[in-house]
Order: sequence, then C-alpha cells, then structure tokens
Amino acid sequence: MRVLKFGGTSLADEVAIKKVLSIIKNRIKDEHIIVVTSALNGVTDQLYELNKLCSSNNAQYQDLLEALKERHYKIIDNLLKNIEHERATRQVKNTFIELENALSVKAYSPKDFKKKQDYVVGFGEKLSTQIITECLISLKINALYTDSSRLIKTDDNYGSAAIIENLTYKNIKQYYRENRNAVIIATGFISSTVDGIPTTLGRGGSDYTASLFGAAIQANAIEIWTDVDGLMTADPKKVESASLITRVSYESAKNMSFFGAKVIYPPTIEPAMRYDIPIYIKNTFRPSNPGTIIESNSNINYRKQYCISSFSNISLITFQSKDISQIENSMLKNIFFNDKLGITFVTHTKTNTDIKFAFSSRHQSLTKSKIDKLIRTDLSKIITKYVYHQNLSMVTIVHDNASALFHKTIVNYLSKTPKNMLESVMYDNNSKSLSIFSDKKHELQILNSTHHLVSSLPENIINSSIKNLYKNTIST
Ligand SMILES: Nc1ncnc2c1ncn2[C@@H]1O[C@H](COP(=O)(O)OP(=O)(O)O)[C@@H](O)[C@H]1O
Ligand SMILES: N[C@@H](CC(=O)OP(=O)(O)O)C(=O)O
Repeated sequence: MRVLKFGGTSLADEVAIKKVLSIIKNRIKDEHIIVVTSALNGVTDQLYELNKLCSSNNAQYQDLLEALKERHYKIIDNLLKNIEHERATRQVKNTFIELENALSVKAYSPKDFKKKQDYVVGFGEKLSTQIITECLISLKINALYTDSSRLIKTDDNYGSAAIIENLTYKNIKQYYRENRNAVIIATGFISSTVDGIPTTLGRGGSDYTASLFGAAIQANAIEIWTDVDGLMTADPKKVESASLITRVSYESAKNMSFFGAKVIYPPTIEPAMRYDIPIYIKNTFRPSNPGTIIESNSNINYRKQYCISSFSNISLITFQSKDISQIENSMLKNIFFNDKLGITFVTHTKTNTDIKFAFSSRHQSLTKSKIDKLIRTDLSKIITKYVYHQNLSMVTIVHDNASALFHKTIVNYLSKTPKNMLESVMYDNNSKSLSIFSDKKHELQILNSTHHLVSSLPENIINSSIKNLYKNTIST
C-alpha cells in the first residue's frame, strides 16, 4: 500500500491533470494506493483573497468567484463526459453554493475571522478532489471521494491546527478498513475540530495529510508528486544550477524544509519517520526520473547532503545580556508562541553573551511593538544592548555532515563578501545550519554565489563525519 500526493503544481490545468491520471493508473497495476490531492494551482491563494475581499465588502469578490467557477467548470468540460460530467458538475455546483454560504457569514472578532477563513480556504481541495475522483471513475477505477476533514481531527488553532493524533489515526484506519475495495481519493490540507468545525493544517499542508494517511495505515511508501525533479540543492526556480539530492535522511530533510525548501512541508517528515516509511519526491512531468528518497539514516551514503534555501521578509533581533536564558524564555513564551502575531517561522541561537531571533510574521509592525513593550517592561533590567532589523532576506546553508575545510571555505567566502551586503550571520546551536542575513535586494545574488561555491567544492570537502564545527568561529 502506498500514498500518492499530488500538489497544486501537478493540477494546474487539463494537460497536467491527464499526467496525474496516467501516473495513478500505472501505480494501481502494482499496488493498492490512496491518493491525496491539493487544490488546483493558485486556488488556495485566491480563496484567501476572496475571503478578504468579501469580509471588507469589496464587490470585486464577485469577479474572483466567477473566475474560480469558470476555471473548474472548464476543466470538467474538457476532461469529462456523460454521467461523470453530470456528477462532477452537480458536486462542484453544490460545493460552490456551500462556499458562497460560508462567505456570507459575518466574522465579528479576529478569532471568528480566522475560523471563517479556514472554512473558506479549504474549498479548493474539495473542488479539485471531486473532479479528480470523477476522472478516475471515467477510467473505470473504483475511486471514492473522501473529505479528509472528517477523519483528521485537530485543536482549534485556526490557520495551522495541531492534530489530535490517536483520534486521527483511529479514524483513518477505520475508514480504510471499511473501504478496502475502493481507491480512496482524499482532500489534502483540510481537517476539523472534534466538534466538526473546519480547520487547516497550515500552508502546504497536503504533504502532511499524505503522511498522516501513510502513518495511520503503515504504508510501504509515501510519494509526493510535484513540478520539480525532487528535493534539490536549492530551489531550481531561483538557482539554475541546483542539482538533485537523490537520498537524504529524515532529519536532514526536516531541517532543509524548515529553512525554506518548500517542496516538502516540515511536519510531513515526523509521521513517516516514526514508522520508517520512505518518502519519495517525484516530478509529475517527468515520472520516469528517479526523484529523491527521504529515509532513515542507516541507508544514506552522504552524497550531496546540503541544501541552500532562502526566505524574504525576515526580522532579526540581537540581544546582549547577562541572563540570556531569561530573554529566551520570555520571548518564546510571550511573542513567538502568541497566535495573534501570526508568526510563521522562528529560529534562534545563543552564545554566552548574546541571543539572536530570526522570524517572519504576517504582522511585522505589531510584532515589533510587542517586543518593544516587553523590553520596556519585563526585560529592561537584563538587556544591555538590542538591535532590531526588519525586511531582511535569510539565505541558509543546511548541512549536517560538514568537513572542517567546508566550514573554513564558507567563513573565507563571508569574509570577502562586501561588508555592506551582509547584515549578520547566524550559526544554529546544533551546528547544522548557517544563515546569512542581508538586504532583500541581495537575496538572489547571495543564494546563487553561495550555491556556486558549495557545489564546486570536491566531495571530500563537502562531506565528513566531523561534527560540531560551526560553533563560535565567527562573530558579527
Ligand atoms: N530545495 C528545493 N528543492 C526543490 N524544490 C524547491 C526547493 N526549494 C523550493 N522549492 C520549490 O518548491 C516547489 C514545489 O513546492 P510547492 O510549490 O508547494 O508544490 P506543490 O504544489 O506541488 O505542493 C518547486 O516548484 C520549487 O520551486
Ligand atoms: N492548497 C494548500 C495546501 C497544499 O499543500 O498545497 P500544495 O500541495 O499545492 O503546496 C496550499 O496552497 O497551502
């Protein structure tokens, strides 16, 4: 049994969907499968926009809604006929009616807004999965449309809900047992609370849905089908010379995705790792290419174990203090774990005298004012110096098997980089990553030059079993 997940990039239009159908048809010949699908490419972003426009009574939302309908009906017209065409049209029509009802709800408080938003943005997966299911039925496959939000149970942290593991696994197992003769075609990304209120698993969350299905029924493999050849040494859309990482450990992949390798959503790794289920990342448009295998450490031969990623819109704060741990605890508790501030990423590192927090937030100014307030009140006695930068880019080299020479080469490169280009450098305390902060306008240049440098190093310099090399060798 294996789980196949197709992302929005594999569901952009009729041509892409035909490729998806052919991959599913071929896989079914060999093994029983479960399919997890995301929304059509770009639809989730449009649903967020739709909800915003509608909430602010902006009439433009009607045009956007019409465009969404047109796109889905056109795909149905081009891919289906007869009874499957009729059924898909009816289901999609009903789903749009449900979406319009959801949009008409007034959200009076911020918590209600997020609750409504989660309901609205989850419709993309329902629409695409209804269409794919009917396409598979038209190919004589016993496909069963499955709304995963009935199986995946979470808390009510709208926008990025945490799963209730035992209940979720129990629900999936039971559903799978009851529908053994069918091919389950499940919506990615969406979930619900125990009371049935819609939630989502966070942006990119369909990968996680696939992993939860895989872990619940202890699948032989999880396949993530996308528009690139696999997990690469950098985002191939930003770095032309990026190359494929053929094998990588769960731990490294988790670290790489955490620091921006968007091809896999970070929480996806954990359930697969727990049951030692390999994750394959494959290209829908070049299915015969080998792709990447993410698996347990013991099988890895440490080739190309680095990845260079970037984030834009990062804020960085550096504190100097005699009591670093007090700042750390207070910041993490009061700021970064505070839902209202919309923190989407945070990492921090400390030495004996200073601590740096790098983070991105949907509400930059709100976060800054909260931090300023915390410093004026709780932390004023312990902070000796404090520097706050906003709107930075962060390029991170993730590598957990670096040689001493590798490390030295990077330090040398940084020392030659013009001072006005570099804002700061941060070493992760586990010695597995190094982040370079700069003005956003330098992001692509730093990304490409760092990638060029690392990829042109001989294999024996890139890899070594020597660990803990990054610690305390450079200060900025
Ligand atoms: N290190 C990396 N390796 C491969 N792809 C990456 C990497 N970093 C970022 N990406 C981007 O991730 C994209 C795939 O993720 P995503 O857009 O979420 O696709 P999907 O819709 O298939 O889930 C690729 O198109 C690529 O641009
Ligand atoms: N559609 C959702 C969930 C998802 O995982 O999408 P994708 O597989 O296209 O990254 C999103 O855009 O966040």
